[in-house]
Amino acid sequence: MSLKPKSADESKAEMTVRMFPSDANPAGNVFGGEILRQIDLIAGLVAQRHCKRNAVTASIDRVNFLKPVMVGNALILNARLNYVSRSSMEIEIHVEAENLFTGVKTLTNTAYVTSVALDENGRPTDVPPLLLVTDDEKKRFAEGEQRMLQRKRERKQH
Ligand SMILES: CC(=O)SCCNC(=O)CCNC(=O)[C@H](O)C(C)(C)COP(=O)(O)OP(=O)(O)OC[C@H]1O[C@@H](n2cnc3c(N)ncnc32)[C@H](O)[C@@H]1OP(=O)(O)O
Repeated sequence: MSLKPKSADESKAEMTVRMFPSDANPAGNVFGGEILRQIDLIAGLVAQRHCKRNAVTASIDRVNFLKPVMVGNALILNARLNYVSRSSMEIEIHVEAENLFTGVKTLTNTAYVTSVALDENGRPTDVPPLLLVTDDEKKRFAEGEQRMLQRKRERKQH
C-alpha cells in the first residue's frame, strides 16, 4: 500500500533550550558536542513525526560552527525536512543563540541530518513521500536530492 504524501510543515519543529555551565567547554563557551546533541535530538523528532516509526541517525554532515554560543544563552533550533527518498529523510537544522539580556539572536550553526526509518525488524522501510507545494519546497527537495547522491558517491569511496 502506498503511503500518503505529507508536507514538511506537518513535521517541522522548533526547540528552545537554555545553556548551563555544565554545557561549557574548558574555554567557557558552549561545547560543540552539546550543540551536536541538540541537533541530533531535533532531527530525530522531525524524522519520527514524518514517518511515525522508529528512525535512526545515519549521518550528520556539513555542520557549520559559525559563532560561539555562550553559557546563559538560549539555543533556538529550527528543523524541517528538505528531502525524502525510500527510507531516508534529510533534515536541515538552523541554530540561533539568543542573548537573554539583549534579545539579540545570532545564527550559530547549520547542519544536515539524514535519518532512516526502520521497520519492526530494524530494517530500513518506506517513508511517506514529501508533498511539495511552494517553489522553496521544490528547490529544497532538488538540492537535497543532489546532496543525497553526493553522500552515496562518497560512501562508495570508503
Ligand atoms: C537518533 C539516534 O541517536 S540513532 C543512534 C545512532 N544511529 C545509529 O545507530 C544508526 C546505525 N546505522 C544503521 O543502523 C544502518 O547503517 C542504517 C539503518 C542507517 C542503514 O542501514 P543499511 O543496511 O546500510 O541500509 P541501506 O544500505 O539499505 O540504506 C538504507 C537507506 O539509508 C541511507 N543511508 C545508509 N547509510 C547512510 C549514511 N551513512 N548517510 C546517509 N544515508 C545513508 C541509504 O541511502 C538508503 O536510503 P534510501 O532507502 O532512502 O534510498
